[in-house]
Amino acid sequence: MRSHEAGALHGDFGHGPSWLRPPTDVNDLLPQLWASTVERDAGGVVNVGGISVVDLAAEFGTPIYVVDETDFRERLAAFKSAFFDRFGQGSVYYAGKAFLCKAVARWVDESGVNLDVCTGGELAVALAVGMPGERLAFHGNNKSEVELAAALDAGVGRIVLDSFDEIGRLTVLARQHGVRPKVLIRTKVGVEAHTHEYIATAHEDQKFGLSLAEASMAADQIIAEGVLDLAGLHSHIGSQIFDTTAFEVAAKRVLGLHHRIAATNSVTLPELGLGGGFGMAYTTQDDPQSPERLADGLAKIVEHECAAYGIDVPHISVEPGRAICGPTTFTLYTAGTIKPVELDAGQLRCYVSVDGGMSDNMRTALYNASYSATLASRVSDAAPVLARIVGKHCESGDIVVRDEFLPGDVAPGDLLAVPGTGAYCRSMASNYNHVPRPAVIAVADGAARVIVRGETVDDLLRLDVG
Ligand SMILES: Cc1ncc(COP(=O)(O)O)c(C=O)c1O
Ligand SMILES: N[C@@H](CCCC[NH3+])C(=O)O
Repeated sequence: MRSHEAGALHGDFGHGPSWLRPPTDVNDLLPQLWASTVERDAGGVVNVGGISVVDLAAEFGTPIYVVDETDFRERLAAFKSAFFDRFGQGSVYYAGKAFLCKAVARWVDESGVNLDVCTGGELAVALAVGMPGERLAFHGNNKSEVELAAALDAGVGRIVLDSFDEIGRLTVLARQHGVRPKVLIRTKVGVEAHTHEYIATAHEDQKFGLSLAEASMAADQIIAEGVLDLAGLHSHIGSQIFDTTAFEVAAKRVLGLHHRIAATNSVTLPELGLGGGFGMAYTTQDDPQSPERLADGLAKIVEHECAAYGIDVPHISVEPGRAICGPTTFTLYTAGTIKPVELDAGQLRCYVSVDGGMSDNMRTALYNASYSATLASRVSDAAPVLARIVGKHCESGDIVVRDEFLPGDVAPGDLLAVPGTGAYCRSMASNYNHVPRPAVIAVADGAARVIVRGETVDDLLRLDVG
């Protein structure tokens, strides 16, 4: 076993997945993995929105989530223009589950994009910034009566029904409130999207939505009762999807039902929700489509299917989460313990421990997700070593970045940045091991501000009422 000698790692750090090649320049920031204002300054320090990560770490500490506000607003605008052009006003709902706080809700509101919420908590964030209820869609497989009543009080524009139980609950509440809310029925179209099992949502054996046969009965029931205003069907097939064929099959199936409902009830449903799930780039292996290409692709699919059924194209809406917020953010960590570990073949893996971990990014442990990383506080011409970035939790699966090449002189105190952490990292963060959840810092035009305060151990102790 060779040791970590004199500040530089030596030995054979050659292992890694077959796609991961030692970079020609380990200091390069590949533009497809970073938010638009991220660059290295003349001194080699990573900057975002004109502020260096060294200054951010000095002011706010680490770990922190750093959001490039300019990039976030640009992505909202790009989805809006691509989809509003093809599908009309209001056709994009930002999926708040990916990351939502008041600042983000304001950016969404100001952009003109609508918002998809899936709990009373997310609904409360939207209402707290004055987002009009009409511009909200409310999802969820187990919305409580309290949540449904709050949605009715707020005049939520679309309630997406997920079960017969919920149809019953909402029907009673709508009568009590004297309102006729617009609803969509979430279908599971039996498509196996090429994604991780836990983030695929349209196969039969999972909790979301109604099968096409059930959705058909549900539609007949809602139309016959007339208490709820059935605006359309909805399908969401999963997350981190790159392959449009899955959307094609889903659209074909759900439009088949849309057509049948029109034929049997003489009611043409005006809308169709196609969900979100558009993939983003976590590593060089991911090649996401631009919003324009996505919008074009979906438009062609829907127009083709509608023509085949001889029906008008309904008003299409989509709910991108990850593709908007994911690339906007990196997590900034400080490196601590550095440990070369000998592997079976005599090769070495350099374990770099950081001051966060699976509590601020559980996606690697939960989905075997891949991330990349860079040494952010300086550049280095030391030979690259294959590194694994791990957290500080008492768990060997506490891995943030499974495989990445870092300069061989990576050392305690260095700042490391992990891009692509804007989606489902802060929103799924935990307090495992009583680790406080990090702050979220928004940076734009040379100014940085806290948009979600970081927790402290005192916050956690205050919850613990003994
Ligand atoms: C109904 C619904 N809409 C939208 C999304 C957003 O997905 P993504 O963040 O992958 O775009 C999800 C999450 O998978 C979802 O369940
Ligand atoms: N949380 C998941 C995706 C689920 C999205 C919501 N249905 C992720 O991190 O990828």
